[in-house]
Amino acid sequence: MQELVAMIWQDKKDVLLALLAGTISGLTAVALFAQSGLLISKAALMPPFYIILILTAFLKLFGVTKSASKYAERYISHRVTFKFISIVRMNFFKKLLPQAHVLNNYKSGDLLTRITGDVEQLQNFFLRVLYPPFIAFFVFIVVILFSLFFSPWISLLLLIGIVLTSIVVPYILFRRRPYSTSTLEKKELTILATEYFYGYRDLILHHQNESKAEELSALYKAYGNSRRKELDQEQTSYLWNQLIALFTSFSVVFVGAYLTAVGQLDGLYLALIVLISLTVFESAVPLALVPIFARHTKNAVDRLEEITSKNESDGTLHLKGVIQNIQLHDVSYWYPSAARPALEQLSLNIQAGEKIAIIGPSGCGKTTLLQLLMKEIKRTSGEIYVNTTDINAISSQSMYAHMSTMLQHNHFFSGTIKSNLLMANDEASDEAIQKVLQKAQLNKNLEDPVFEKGGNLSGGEKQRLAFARLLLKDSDLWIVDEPFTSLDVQTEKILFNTLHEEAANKTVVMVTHSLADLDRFDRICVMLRGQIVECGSHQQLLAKKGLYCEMLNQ
Ligand SMILES: Nc1ncnc2c1ncn2[C@@H]1O[C@H](COP(=O)(O)OP(=O)(O)OP(=O)(O)O)[C@@H](O)[C@H]1O
Repeated sequence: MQELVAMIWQDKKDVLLALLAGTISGLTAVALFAQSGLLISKAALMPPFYIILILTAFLKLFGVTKSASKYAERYISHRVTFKFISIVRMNFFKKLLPQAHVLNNYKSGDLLTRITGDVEQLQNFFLRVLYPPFIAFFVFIVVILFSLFFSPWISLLLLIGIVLTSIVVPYILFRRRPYSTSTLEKKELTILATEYFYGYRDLILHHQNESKAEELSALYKAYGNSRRKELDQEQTSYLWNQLIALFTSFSVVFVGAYLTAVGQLDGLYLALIVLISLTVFESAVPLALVPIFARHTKNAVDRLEEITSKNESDGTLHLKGVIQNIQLHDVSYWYPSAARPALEQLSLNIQAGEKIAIIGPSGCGKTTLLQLLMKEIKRTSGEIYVNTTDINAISSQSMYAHMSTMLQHNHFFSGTIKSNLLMANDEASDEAIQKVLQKAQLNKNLEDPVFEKGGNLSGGEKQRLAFARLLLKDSDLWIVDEPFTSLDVQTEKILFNTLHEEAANKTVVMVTHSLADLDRFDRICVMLRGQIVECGSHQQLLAKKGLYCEMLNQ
């Protein structure tokens, strides 16, 4: 919450202006009605015409000031809110991006609710949590001091009414009625709805769509009920506020009339005082919802912090020159909440220009090893050096600038073939792009459309587009994870050839399940249960007659 206040305070000029405009608007609303009361009372006494004229002029003045200050208040306070929400978004995404891999641990529906709904929820923080109490406080102080001129009893009555409407009602209601669980239900609903739509085809194929739809509809009903309860609570709070305001005004009339009767108050001011008490509580109305919005804000902040608190600080050093070597010593990695390590005391030395193949049974930790090299995850223990510098001290951006990657699942954005390739090198000419498309055996035009996630491309086309992207980036370190698994044998062979030709001067670390042509690699590392159990050239491993031979013979 303190962080949010600091973000709002970055725009302090507008914040102070909004508070000033809000206070003027609240006070002139009270003054407008008070002046009307005075005018009515004075007019009944038939004063000279110029008195009526002056009072009417003041009435006009208050009316115009009220409208102008109200407009200014709305305009400036919304401007503060929009700036604030853009700062919140920027900060949130800044914290989120360096740990994009952590997002895999969240369900996509939940993530969507947090990124959109929770961030949006924070827009109420200034308008409905911070701002109304300040305005109400200033208006109440002035009105109570002003009413002291007429009678301390009237001031006391107003003070009691204000304390009841602004503190007792909202906070007693807030404490007595626990909040319903609509936020949690909304989260569950979004998760289930997203999964339902993503997995609709599989649900139909497995005859599960009806039961899932029923589950969805039950959750929807529960969410609707909770929201209804929350709205009821808001309305009850409003109602109590209005009742107390009316009761206070009624008491003011009663006490005012009594004081007038006993000669302690000039009857001329009775209407003025009653109208003041009727209007001053307008500033108390938004206070009824302050605890509710404060609670929503806190929930949203907690949920956003849950993601961003996992953020680990990135290194700051920049890699100079090419990557000469990468050394891993006794590196272990545990995924959060995993029962066993994905990598266990693994050591490997990668020299510039080497071509290394990583093979091993599914789940033995090959992809995890690549993720460590890409700085997508941080080792749990052990040491990793890049050119003698600890990888943790090097900035991720600097590491990415030195590597071209082709992973098992590559993302493509909605756009064109060209726009998806320019991501790798935004200065590439059309000729260069056409060349890499040819090398990748992808028969597509530059302006051919690509749907989100490459929805209009076959599995093999996606792999070839990813390969073209790798070739276009052309960095010194290539990290490749099972590159051509979706292609026919013929094309796979051609593309492996191209890869070896193009990577002649590069360092290549490739995970592969294909055991053909492994003799083209300088070294083959065989992994088993998170460890490298054999590592050497094809000939060396054949001579060893170990696991590698077993795998080849299977
Ligand atoms: N996000 C994750 N959270 C928890 N455990 C994970 C996560 N990702 C992978 N694992 C586990 O870590 C181990 C190593 O996974 P990894 O993906 O590195 O294996 P792999 O050798 O690349 O497998 P494959 O050949 O099937 O792609 C596996 O047991 C896997 O279940």
